[in-house]
Amino acid sequence: MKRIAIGSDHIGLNHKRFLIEKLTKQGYHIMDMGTFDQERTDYPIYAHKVAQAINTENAEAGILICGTGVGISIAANKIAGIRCALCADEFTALMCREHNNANIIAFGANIISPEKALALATLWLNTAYDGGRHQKRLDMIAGFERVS
Ligand SMILES: O=C(CO)[C@H](O)[C@H](O)[C@H](O)COP(=O)(O)O
Repeated sequence: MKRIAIGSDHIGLNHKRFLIEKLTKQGYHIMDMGTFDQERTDYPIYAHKVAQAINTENAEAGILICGTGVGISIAANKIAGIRCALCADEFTALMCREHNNANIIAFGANIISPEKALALATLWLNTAYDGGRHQKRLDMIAGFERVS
């Protein structure tokens, strides 16, 4: 069973609840890192919590949602070891796993429906990293984590 950490801000809350319900029914173990109510909050908090769950190996994959998906993916990508891909279409969801080995997928709740987010997350979770020539590029990106 795959363990997934999921987090959102107040704008992404309904999408998060929908994804938790549906992915749990698909057999995934979901770790809900918040937010838990509609009160206005700050998306970097949840990017950090989900990234930590991955970096400590408590989770094998992560899902993040804010209004556009932009802020929360920017925040996640500041954290060493994280490759977060903001997706709104199937091709990107596929390729961000095959070529980029994204360990977090991000969505914009104001951009795509909960159903679309579920379809993209399911595709992404069921796609494998290709490795090969792509690993050199991921190693180059990881090298940037030591650059100021
Ligand atoms: O999209 C977002 C960041 O990229 C956030 O979800 C919010 O929508 C955005 O920051 C606006 O936040 P507000 O305090 O609810 O106006």
